[in-house]
Amino acid sequence: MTLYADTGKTLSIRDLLTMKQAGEKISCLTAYDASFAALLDHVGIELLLVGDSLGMVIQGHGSTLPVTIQDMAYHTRCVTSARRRAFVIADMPFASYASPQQALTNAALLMQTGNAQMVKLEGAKIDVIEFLVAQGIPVCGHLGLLPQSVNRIGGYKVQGREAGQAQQILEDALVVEQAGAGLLVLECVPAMLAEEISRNLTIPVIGIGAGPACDGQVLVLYDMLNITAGNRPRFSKNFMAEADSIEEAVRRYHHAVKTRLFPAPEHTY
Ligand SMILES: Nc1nc(=O)c2c([nH]1)NC[C@@H]1CN(c3ccc(C(=O)N[C@@H](CCC(=O)O)C(=O)O)cc3)CN21
Ligand SMILES: CC(C)C(=O)C(=O)O
Ligand SMILES: [Mg+2]
Repeated sequence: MTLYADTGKTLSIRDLLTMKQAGEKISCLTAYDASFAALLDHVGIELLLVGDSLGMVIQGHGSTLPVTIQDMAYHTRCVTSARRRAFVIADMPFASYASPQQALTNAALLMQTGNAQMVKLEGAKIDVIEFLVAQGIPVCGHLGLLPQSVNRIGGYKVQGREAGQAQQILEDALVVEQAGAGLLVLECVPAMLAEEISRNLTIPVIGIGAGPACDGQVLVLYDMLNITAGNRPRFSKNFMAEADSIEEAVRRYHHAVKTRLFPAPEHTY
């Protein structure tokens, strides 16, 4: 019997930084409930992201915008109740971090009700990141394709193909790190840009559709289990294709990330 159930075995941000420095790839998947969280944790996935993609794959919306802070706190609680070792990050949903004070109120919900270890927010919101970090809240940045800005962008498209935009994303990555972020997710950018950013940052960079040079990889769980049929982005892979069970598919993903077999050129921009 341990008095403090949370202490001791859970990975920390320090452990993830050590993995980057050692050149060991970090594997991450989204998780939204206790059963999958337990399975992913058991297989050895280091990072569980309670993504606002749940608005699409759990709630059936066409975007992540309808997801509320209550939804995020609820699913984060479900995930943290079951994990033992994995580090848990929760997405700040759309319009929940417009000011530093609003961000603090909402991040506190994800940490106190959801028991998240870190919160993730989209864009180079430097004042918000600095404020949260100053309050003791670990922050994960998210650059490249920002799904919460889909209405401004006009679709889910690769970002940073043009030199000027690539330079902007690199500069944003540097200031996000400078503001105190402990991790960075890079979504849907050319592999060469992601490589340059991963090389120039001290903090681990987790890629999705960002090529093989990132320090880690993340996919939407339901895409790699092939239960988002027809809607799976090109950068994702169906790991059920050669597996006889969900656990085997997750094991194949974890192994493929660790051995740099995933992402392959066909998953890369
Ligand atoms: N199921 C699911 N998987 C995801 O990866 C995901 C979500 N939902 N919801 C939130 C965002 C939206 N994402 C998406 C969705 C579609 C594409 C997509 O279809 N991209 C095109 C590229 C188009 C281009 O070349 O510019 C592709 O063919 O992959 C990319 C990212 C990633 N995230
Ligand atoms: C795709 C990842 C990076 C995400 O933000 C989500 O699942 O919401
Ligand atoms: Mg998200």
